[in-house]
Amino acid sequence: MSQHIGIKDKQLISLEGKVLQDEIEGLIIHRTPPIEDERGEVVEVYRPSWNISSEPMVYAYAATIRPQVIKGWIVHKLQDDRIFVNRGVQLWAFFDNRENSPTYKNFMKITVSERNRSLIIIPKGVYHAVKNIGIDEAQFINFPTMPYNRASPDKYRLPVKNDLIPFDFTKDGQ
Ligand SMILES: Cc1cn([C@H]2C[C@H](O)[C@@H](COP(=O)(O)OP(=O)(O)O[C@H]3O[C@@H](C)C(=O)[C@@H](O)[C@H]3O)O2)c(=O)[nH]c1=O
Repeated sequence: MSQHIGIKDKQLISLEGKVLQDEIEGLIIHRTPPIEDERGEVVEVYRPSWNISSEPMVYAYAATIRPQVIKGWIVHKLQDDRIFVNRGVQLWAFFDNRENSPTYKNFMKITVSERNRSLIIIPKGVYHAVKNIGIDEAQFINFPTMPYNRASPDKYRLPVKNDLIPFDFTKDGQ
């Protein structure tokens, strides 16, 4: 047998079929399967009975990302984001920067597309960024827990490459 047999994979998926990676407390990925018929599809975006957010719906906006563009890193101090990934292939990355969190400094990433549309709950204090790794414009709809404050946005940014978050989008999402 050749000496170059490669490195054996470690376990990548839990026995229940969940991707094994660090978790971030309060960050929820709720998959919402489309209901398709010969005319098209319907996908539920938010339902209080999912019990994934106790805050009321107060505001919503849609945002698009052009192919290969990265938005973020962004963190909010006051609002939680509730992001429904609607179109395109999006690589979302998260970093827990809450010193009092049991998952402080944990990093997570997920790829979301129309094959597995999701509502993502991103707690305040968790940095997030998204790269459109598809070839078409991507879209998400955000239902943040507070309306956008035009006079003083609750939005703090770090450059894509920074000393705090150990993730390089140029290596992922090729
Ligand atoms: C979020 C938002 C922005 N704007 C304006 C402000 C600015 O002129 C323009 C673009 O806004 P921003 O630069 O904040 O948007 P952007 O950097 O594209 O932020 C987006 O990135 C992802 C990762 C997020 O987490 C969201 O915050 C989402 O807004 O739209 C509104 O008028 N209302 C809004 O609710």
